[in-house]
Amino acid sequence: MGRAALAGLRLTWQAGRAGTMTLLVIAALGGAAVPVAAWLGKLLIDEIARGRAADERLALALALGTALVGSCAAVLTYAGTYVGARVQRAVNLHVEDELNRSVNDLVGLRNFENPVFHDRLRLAAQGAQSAPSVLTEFSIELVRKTLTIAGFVGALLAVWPFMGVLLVIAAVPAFFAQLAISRRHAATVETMMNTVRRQSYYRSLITESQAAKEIRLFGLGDLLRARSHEALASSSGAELAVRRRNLVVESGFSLLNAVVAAIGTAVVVVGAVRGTVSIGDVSLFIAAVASLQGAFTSLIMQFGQVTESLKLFRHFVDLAGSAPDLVDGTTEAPELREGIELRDVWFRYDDESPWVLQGVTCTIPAGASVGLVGANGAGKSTLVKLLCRMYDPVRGSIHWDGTDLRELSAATLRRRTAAVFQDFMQYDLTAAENIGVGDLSGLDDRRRIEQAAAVVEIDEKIRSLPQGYRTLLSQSFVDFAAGAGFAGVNFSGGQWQRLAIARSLMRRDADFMIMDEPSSGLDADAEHQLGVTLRTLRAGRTSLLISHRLNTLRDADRIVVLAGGVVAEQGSHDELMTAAGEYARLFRLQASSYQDERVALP
Ligand SMILES: Nc1ncnc2c1ncn2[C@@H]1O[C@H](COP(=O)(O)OP(=O)(O)OP(=O)(O)O)[C@@H](O)[C@H]1O
Repeated sequence: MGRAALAGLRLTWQAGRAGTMTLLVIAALGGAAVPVAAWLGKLLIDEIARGRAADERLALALALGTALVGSCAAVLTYAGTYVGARVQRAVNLHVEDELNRSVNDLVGLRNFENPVFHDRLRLAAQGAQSAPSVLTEFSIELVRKTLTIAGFVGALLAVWPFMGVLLVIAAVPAFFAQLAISRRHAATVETMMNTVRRQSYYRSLITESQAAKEIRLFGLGDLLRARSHEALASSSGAELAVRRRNLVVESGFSLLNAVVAAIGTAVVVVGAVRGTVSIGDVSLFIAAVASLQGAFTSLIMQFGQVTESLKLFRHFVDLAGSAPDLVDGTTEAPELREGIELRDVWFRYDDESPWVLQGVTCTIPAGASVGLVGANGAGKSTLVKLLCRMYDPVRGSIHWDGTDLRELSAATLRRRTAAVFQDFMQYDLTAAENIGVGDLSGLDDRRRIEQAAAVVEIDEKIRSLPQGYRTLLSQSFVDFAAGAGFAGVNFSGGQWQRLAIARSLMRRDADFMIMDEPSSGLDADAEHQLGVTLRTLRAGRTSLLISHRLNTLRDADRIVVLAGGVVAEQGSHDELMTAAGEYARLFRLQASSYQDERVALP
């Protein structure tokens, strides 16, 4: 917890140095103001109690002083709240940025495909948002209450010193009980995070457009509503159980405080009746007991909050300082001259999962176009992830011009690669940005973007949009460029696919081009045209094309057939057809479904 506390304080300090200092000063002044006001009050009462012998001007000055100090304390409280909000804002900005940086720094995909990581990420965000402010508030409260306590201890010592012992005795068990409660609460938050995320998922399914069609068609609304309700009831039920225990424990300690305060009051009242204690001392004593009990309770509760937040904040500290999921190489990926070689590559997603690749050995020669064929689940997309170094092979290795991918810096390797993934992204960005993000150096280069769009024949469609290339492609956000209230425009599946291809074409000079099912959503004309375009683009360039439509791979220099986790066959289309193996069977099967006597043979 010490490491997390230090990290939290450092983070607050880095985010808002001036604000934190101001808060501490405000807290010190505010803390001192309370006992000063009480002492002035006591002097005032004692002066009034002197009756006719009282000094009228002194009493007036004391009354004014009490009021002034009291109002200063109130203003300081408001000022503290405002400065606190400023510090909190600075911390939030800093934390959000740090969290995003930590996630961006992950080289591979393993964490993103692991639910435990997503739980931790949410816990880290929660801890990082709350811990720095809770820690700051606690530090401030500590300053404020220490001054308050110091200011009132004198009053207790002067009137009935044993009261101090009673107050401390009552505070010790409250402290440990609060500590236990806080730890339990933090543990509940951790345990429930998966359920909380599930509930968010069900709610997003219900509210967002992506699933709206199926939910209506299949009548899933009530099912999802019930599941969302169940998840929420479960997580909030666990939270409530912790609160119930809190209630019992905190009520018990409030009672104990009341008994202690009653004993103290009884003692000083008896003293006042016997004339050994002045009326001013009685009022000061009662104020001191209330303030000290308030200070102890507040510090104990805040310490509990600190304990809880720090437990969650540990996830943030661990995440920010965690070892990378893949150790990045240091060698810059050179221009590809010889080719990419897979040497006995074995891969599975984790130790419990079955092997996806079981010794794949093949070569993608530089300048050659290679087609990859295989049944659903054969491991084609997995192979693409390994080639982009999103994962490392469990056994075996992949070589870029003879250098193991593990030795290459992933960023430079990826800069030399252009890819259209099977599950490509549809960004809620403008049409130009949807293409331009394919190469950040060309994000503002409209000419390059338009050229890429023209190759996949989406240029004209984009120009016809209300704001042309500046049109927002989204139905979730308002397109402010078009005017308030204008929703963005949505594209059809095939149009989105063309955009994804155009995005990859922003890297026309990349050494290695990967296309994973680039034409699956295209209409017949577009597919034909894309085939022609890809043939031109791939000519003389290193490329890997994955497709279930075998006719699009026909002219590849080499076709690799993946089956059972290994390369089952490889060769040119003619060689594979002559070999009459699996590829030939699949090709004939597909061709037969197109046979029609009205189609003229070439
Ligand atoms: N992130 C993952 N975690 C665990 N298993 C996975 C993951 N991604 C894929 N798999 C499994 O790996 C196997 C290969 O999947 P992959 O997506 O590579 O197949 P594919 O050949 O591209 O299939 P398709 O032709 O259907 O696109 C499948 O059995 C799949 O369930």
